[in-house]
Amino acid sequence: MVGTVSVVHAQGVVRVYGEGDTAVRALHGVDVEIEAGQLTAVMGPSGSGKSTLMHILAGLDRPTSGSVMIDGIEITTLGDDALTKLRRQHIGFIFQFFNLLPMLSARDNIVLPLTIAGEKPDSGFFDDLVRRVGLADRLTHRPAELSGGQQQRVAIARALVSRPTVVFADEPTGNLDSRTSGEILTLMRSSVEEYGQTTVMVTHDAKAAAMADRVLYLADGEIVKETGRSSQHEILQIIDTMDLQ
Ligand SMILES: Nc1ncnc2c1ncn2[C@@H]1O[C@H](COP(=O)(O)OP(=O)(O)OP(=O)(O)O)[C@@H](O)[C@H]1O
Repeated sequence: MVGTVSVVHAQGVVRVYGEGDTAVRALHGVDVEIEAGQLTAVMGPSGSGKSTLMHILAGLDRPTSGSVMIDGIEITTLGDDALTKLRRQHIGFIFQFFNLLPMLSARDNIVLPLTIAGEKPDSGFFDDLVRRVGLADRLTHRPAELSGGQQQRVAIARALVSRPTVVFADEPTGNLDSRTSGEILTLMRSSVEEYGQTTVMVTHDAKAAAMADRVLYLADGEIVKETGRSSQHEILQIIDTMDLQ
């Protein structure tokens, strides 16, 4: 497509779990490109391979065969140390259950990816980020002293603080009530608009997918449909028509 740059490029991705009679073929040869500056949603029924695909695109798991390039680097052949370094430099993660460190303050959780890399946050960017995510007056609190929505805001700030090539979010609103989910989705959308943050979000929720620029539909380990920006109603219709419940 003219005018777009792909930052993640996967080709022929196959993932088989186990061996012999009990082997499960979770991905059947997926080709996908993730475009810079876009929010891409991945939808599909339970067991369709969404988490497997996300983990492989993010370098958390290796495909049985196929190629994955992040920012022009083939990651499937990297050794463990090089892969860890690449994840640190290029990838941010947001999980359903926040995955914050309980003993650290919100501030220390947010800057953790930089601390591990031996770097310091750019103070202008850090201040802007915590203001945008609405945590400026919560930075000394530990996760247990924060609401679920606030904890996910900390996790979003942690994912964004290193300005990664791509943020992967696995069901980021799956553990939140609908009002808080709406706030978190708005925040993720604004990180795409304002920081140009390339983001891939796995979700079951058509409302979440309606925030995306592009929606990929997975079924039985294959991408079976792709749409551009779509309303919640349009997404629900596709899920219904294609029997992707
Ligand atoms: N570690 C594993 N060992 C064996 N099979 C696995 C493993 N992880 C996933 N699978 C299988 O691979 C398939 C895809 O699973 P995956 O978790 O990627 O689906 P999903 O679309 O993310 O599902 P959900 O929406 O329920 O999280 C499923 O059949 C699942 O049972």
